[in-house]
Amino acid sequence: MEEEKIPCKNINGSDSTAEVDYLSGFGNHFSSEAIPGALPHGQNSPLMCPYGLYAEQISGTSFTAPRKSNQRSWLYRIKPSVTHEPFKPRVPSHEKLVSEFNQTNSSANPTQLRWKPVEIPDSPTDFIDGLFTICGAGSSFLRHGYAIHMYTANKSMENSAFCNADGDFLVVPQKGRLCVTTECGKLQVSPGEVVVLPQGFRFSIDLPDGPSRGYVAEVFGTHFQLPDLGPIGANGLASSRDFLVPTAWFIKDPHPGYTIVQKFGGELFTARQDFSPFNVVAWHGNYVPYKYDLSKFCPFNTVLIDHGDPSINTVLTAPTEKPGVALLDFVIFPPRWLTAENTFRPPYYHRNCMSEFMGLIYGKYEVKAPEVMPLWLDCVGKLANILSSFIPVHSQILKNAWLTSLQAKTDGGFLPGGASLHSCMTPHGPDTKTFEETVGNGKDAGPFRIRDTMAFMFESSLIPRVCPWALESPHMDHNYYQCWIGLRSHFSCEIDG
Ligand SMILES: O=C(O)Cc1cc(O)ccc1O
Ligand SMILES: [Fe+2]
Repeated sequence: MEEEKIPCKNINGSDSTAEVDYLSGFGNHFSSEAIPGALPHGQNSPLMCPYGLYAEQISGTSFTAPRKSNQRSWLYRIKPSVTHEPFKPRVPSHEKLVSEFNQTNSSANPTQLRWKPVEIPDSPTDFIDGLFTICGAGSSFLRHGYAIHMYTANKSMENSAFCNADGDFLVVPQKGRLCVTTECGKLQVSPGEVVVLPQGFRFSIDLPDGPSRGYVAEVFGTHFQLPDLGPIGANGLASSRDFLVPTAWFIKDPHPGYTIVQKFGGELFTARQDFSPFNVVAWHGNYVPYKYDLSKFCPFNTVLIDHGDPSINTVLTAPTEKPGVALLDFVIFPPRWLTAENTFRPPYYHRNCMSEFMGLIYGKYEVKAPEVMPLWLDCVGKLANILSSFIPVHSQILKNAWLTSLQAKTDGGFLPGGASLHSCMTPHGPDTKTFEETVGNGKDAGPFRIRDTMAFMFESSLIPRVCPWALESPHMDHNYYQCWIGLRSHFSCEIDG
């Protein structure tokens, strides 16, 4: 197995760095020991575990799931997870998390929706407080569905771990690294990488870079897998060996007061315990957190004519029981060559029975030309910055409100940290500028390399309902439809009619 070493900030919040080791592979049966000999041999649950550890199983599929899809791991820990006080509803409650989408908490909306990037708050906000649901479908209780969330945070989680009983999180950081401590060990995840935190694993997120933002897809009742490659053959797209899994890492000492925050049915509950949940000395199994660097993706593309469907860029898929119909696909639009001849190269105009939520990690997305901030708005921003240093009282709030309202009047395009939603059968495609520039003088552009960009799509067969705070958000781009309004008819025909 390959190993990679990178520094990761200490979970206790100190500035010390520790080396992080990884195991590699997708869907492997891994094993890892922080102390040699801590894993029992020949059995999972001996009468006495090495070093007096407790054996604990975490099951990610029903016990009786077919062997090829069965997922479970055995954790050998200093104290078992059960050693905690009763769960209580968290105070304050979190009003913006949804796991069962219905008319009381979300609404149907067929309009093309787009959001500008949400600002990262100034007030102390950790990953849990900064998480909010945008849209989703189905129910975590019924084990079928998904939720799409975003987060904005500026502070590491302190003396607390998150545990999501509802589903698996696929976290896509857009700004700021995440140092994720899990029961299996640590993962450092930078923008451009993604991390999967499966249902039930306890984890805590440190923000070594401070202000952070990103996207989260949560799937209920299934797990992500690699897509089949079909006629592509045995190699290509995301390769198993590029998925990295943590190695065992533990905290030995008791803790004066640790809190487990459990997301259960979209509600948060807390339980106190006198030890860190990161007390797993050794583990083995195939139910594990993992990360993947999107720059390792090996894209395939058309080499003669026409624009292939974006499914060719699927990194991970969470399947439904219907063959080829995803609960949620994670698709990327990475740097790559475009070579097709006599072809309209950007994504075609289309309507899709699947629903498409898109985000942008960096760069610009190929069908949406970014609008340059007008000079006058840029000047107003600079002036506001100067003024705010003279008028301290509420100046920051005033400045933000002023700039937000000014920006809301401007179409900022599809920006890094922003998002769009094109639901089932809602038409969409390249904006007017992209169309005009592409068709231009009718000549082929020649081989062209798309550089410095990473957009992605969460695509689902289930139609999302949208949460009210997302619809009412000041970041909602009410002028989005305008990007297509300028598309004019180029129809020319000699026949009268
Ligand atoms: O709508 C989008 O931008 C995503 C998308 C990209 C593409 O290349 C083809 C179809 C599609 O839905
Ligand atoms: Fe699309």
